[in-house]
Amino acid sequence: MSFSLAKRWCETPLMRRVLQFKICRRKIQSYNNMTYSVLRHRWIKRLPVFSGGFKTVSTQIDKDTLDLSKFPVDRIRNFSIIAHIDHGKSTLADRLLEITGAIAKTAKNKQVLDKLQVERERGITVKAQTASLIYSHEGQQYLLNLIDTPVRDQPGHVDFSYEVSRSISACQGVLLIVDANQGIQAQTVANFYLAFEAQLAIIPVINKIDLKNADPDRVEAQIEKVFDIPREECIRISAKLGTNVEAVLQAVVNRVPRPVASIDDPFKALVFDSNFDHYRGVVANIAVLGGRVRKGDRIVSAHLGKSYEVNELGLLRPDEHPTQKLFAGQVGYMIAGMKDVKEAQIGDTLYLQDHPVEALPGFKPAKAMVFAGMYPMDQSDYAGLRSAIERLTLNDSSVTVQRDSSMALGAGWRLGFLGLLHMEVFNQRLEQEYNASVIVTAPTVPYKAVLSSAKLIKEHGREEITIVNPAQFPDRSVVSEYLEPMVLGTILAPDSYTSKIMSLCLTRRGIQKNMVYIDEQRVMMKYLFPLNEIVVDFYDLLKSLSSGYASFDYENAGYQAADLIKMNILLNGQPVEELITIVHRGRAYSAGKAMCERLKDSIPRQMFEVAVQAAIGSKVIARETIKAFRKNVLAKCYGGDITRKMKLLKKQAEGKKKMRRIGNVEVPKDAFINVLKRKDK
Ligand SMILES: Nc1nc2c(ncn2[C@@H]2O[C@H](COP(=O)(O)OP(=O)(O)OP(=O)(O)O)[C@@H](O)[C@H]2O)c(=O)[nH]1
Repeated sequence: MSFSLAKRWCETPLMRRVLQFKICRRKIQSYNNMTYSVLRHRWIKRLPVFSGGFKTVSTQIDKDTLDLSKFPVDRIRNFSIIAHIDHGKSTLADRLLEITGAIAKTAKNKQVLDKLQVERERGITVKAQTASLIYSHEGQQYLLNLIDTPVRDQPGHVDFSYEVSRSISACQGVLLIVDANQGIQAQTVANFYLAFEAQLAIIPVINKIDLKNADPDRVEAQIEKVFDIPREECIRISAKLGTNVEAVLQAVVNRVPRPVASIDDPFKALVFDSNFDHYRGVVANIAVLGGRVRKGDRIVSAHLGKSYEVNELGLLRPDEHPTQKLFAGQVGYMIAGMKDVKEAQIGDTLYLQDHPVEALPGFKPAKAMVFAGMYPMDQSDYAGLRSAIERLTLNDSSVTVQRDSSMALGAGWRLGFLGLLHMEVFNQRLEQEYNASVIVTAPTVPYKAVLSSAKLIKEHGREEITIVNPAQFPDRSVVSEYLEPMVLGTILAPDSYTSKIMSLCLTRRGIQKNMVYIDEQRVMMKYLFPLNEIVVDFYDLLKSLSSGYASFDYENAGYQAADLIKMNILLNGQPVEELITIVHRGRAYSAGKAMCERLKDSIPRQMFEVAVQAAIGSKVIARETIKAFRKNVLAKCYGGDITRKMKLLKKQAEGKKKMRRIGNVEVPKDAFINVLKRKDK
């Protein structure tokens, strides 16, 4: 075809539309990776002619969600998905988003709600995300707010449970996902009780029915037995294949109650998540429990009593979709010039400046349960690490930071976390997002001491003090009682492992509280443990002795009096502050022995003998010896007189004595890390 002919042909109205269509489609495909909001602003707005033809959701959103009067409170449902790790929470969320058109069906859209790199890598959800879905049911449109909850990957009810419980408190119902093959696991139980205590509608969903070994009948029986939910209420699905997922949406509409919120009440909102954006400040996720809020309104946070002007409001689908107002029953985000996430703490209440309301009950600032020292690998990186920690804590108000320093590791910080998983995730984010390399010391739990010395009570201004650094553990002589944090652990495992698990629990000072069979083969055990005994490696040991079949979770169970002692580690008689640990008297010997053994393996041999000792007060309870390098001073001495040999050996011994006396034991940094990282097994 000649150029002029082609040009003329292209100018026909039909062909122009065909060409435009092709260009649009290519552009849309190339933009598929972008977030919805970028897509919407940059491209979709320019497609008035073809937008109806594409199966994108953007135009639907404009029409539907902006017209908020379309969703009176009785057509709003707030729900959450809770599950044990890997039971398919994110996969189901993806399917729900697809079915309701919030995201397009592409392979790249896997786990849309998991935004952080660490979340995608670990396959866990750390920060709660939210998505408002529009679903048509029996000729009516419903606004379904899916409030994502952070999950407990490893046991650590305390880790993210506060966030889970606040996310849950913004909902009226939950989908409790159980794997059709694995059945109920420890985190299923823990999550169920969170929802149950919050009096939410619980919809049991049995996922992965497509698996060869799926046994949904058995799982239904377990659900009936453990949770007392009739088996008829279970919905069997395959989130991966999309089988029966529509039934889940219908159940949300039919079984989850509408939010108890009235547009006529004064504005009241619950902050259930918040994060820090370097350009816009704090972005708070809120559930509006009454009235309405507009852009430009002045709001007050009940916890701090500070007032702010609302700069931006919107829905999350799951990307931000700005709107002018948010109404009672809706869930969305708010930007109001807050500069620190501590100003929008999870669980706080917001209200209009001139219309104060009573704060929602149950707000408590998150409490750190695991403390560890954090030091830069190289002291020259101190400033860089400080700014990385500052930036990360801007986004995570539950991390506490205190400056600390150590002879061996230099200047650093003592950080408090909600749990070990929280600490690991924080550490991983430091490395991945800020390229920081850090030394993390052994985690310790917050002990308490009831002081008996009047002088100390006056100094501290109270009788009971919390100890987060073992080096500051007060002496027995000034204390009337030590207290340690306790947890109630739930273990689920096949019954063939019961005896092994029971003996492990016994070695960790566990006290059995309950034991029931959830079906013919699986046992559920409840144990009261000191947190310190399970915080580091209990779960790993449990997994390995049960060939990976046991699951474990725990929840806080307050403090209990304990016979605690401070154990010092001495290197050639010198106490090493970084290695001080607090142990139970009954476990002191084994802990001291294990620590000395590990130090022996980690400290290189020196020119003199090194005594590694564990001591309680002045009493040495364990000892290992690192043998000296022995230079053969007799090598050149063939035969000859014995007195000559003795003279040479004596001279060598004297030299070593001098070195030991004056020389300080050189402990390499990684030896500290190795010893500090792991507690005794
Ligand atoms: N065969 C099969 N596999 C599934 C199904 N649903 C999820 N999976 C797979 O199970 C694994 C875990 O699924 P996720 O959705 O990441 O699990 P999760 O519960 O969200 O995990 P967290 O993000 O830690 O909460 C993935 O490999 C999924 O592909 C299903 O219905 N059938």
